[in-house]
Amino acid sequence: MSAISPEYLGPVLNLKRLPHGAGLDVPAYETAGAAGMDLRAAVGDDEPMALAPGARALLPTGFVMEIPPGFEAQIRPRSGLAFKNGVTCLNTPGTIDSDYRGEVKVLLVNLGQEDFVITRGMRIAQMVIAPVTQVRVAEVTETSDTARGAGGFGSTGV
Ligand SMILES: O=c1ccn([C@H]2C[C@H](O)[C@@H](COP(=O)(O)OP(=O)(O)OP(=O)(O)O)O2)c(=O)[nH]1
Ligand SMILES: [Mg+2]
Repeated sequence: MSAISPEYLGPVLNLKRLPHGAGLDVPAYETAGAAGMDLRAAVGDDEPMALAPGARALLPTGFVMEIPPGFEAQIRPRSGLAFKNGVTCLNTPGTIDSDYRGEVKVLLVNLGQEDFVITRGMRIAQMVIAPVTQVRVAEVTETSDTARGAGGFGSTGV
């Protein structure tokens, strides 16, 4: 259940439920200050998925969304699953473009030692909506000097 007040006037995320998402809770902020909304697995009721050690799987969430222009969604692991089971998002943070109209999917990988069983409605990842900036690319022949210059990868010491 969402902890955000119904009077909240921020951006709106339109969600369209797909048939196999029937009955699942919509993604929701679990606490008032949560950054991410938990995403649930829309696997079949009688078809839990066993993710073997080292295996990866693309999990359905059962919904399509309309991200407001100027925003993206980032699909991120849940720390608890990572810590307890070694299960994380392989492509973290997964990027959902604002013009994407396919089903939101979660790419999980099992880095643990045991099978991980995913059941319908299990909260498998979280989704953060974040502003993005698109830039205009201008090709140039010189870039400005800075104190750092080309130093990187530990150039400032430990
Ligand atoms: O965890 C994820 C990552 C991506 N997507 C969807 C939404 C996103 O808009 C689209 C494309 O993702 P991305 O750009 O990361 O993948 P790509 O390999 O570059 O595919 P494309 O050529 O379709 O952009 O796939 C998901 O559902 N879940
Ligand atoms: Mg892409």
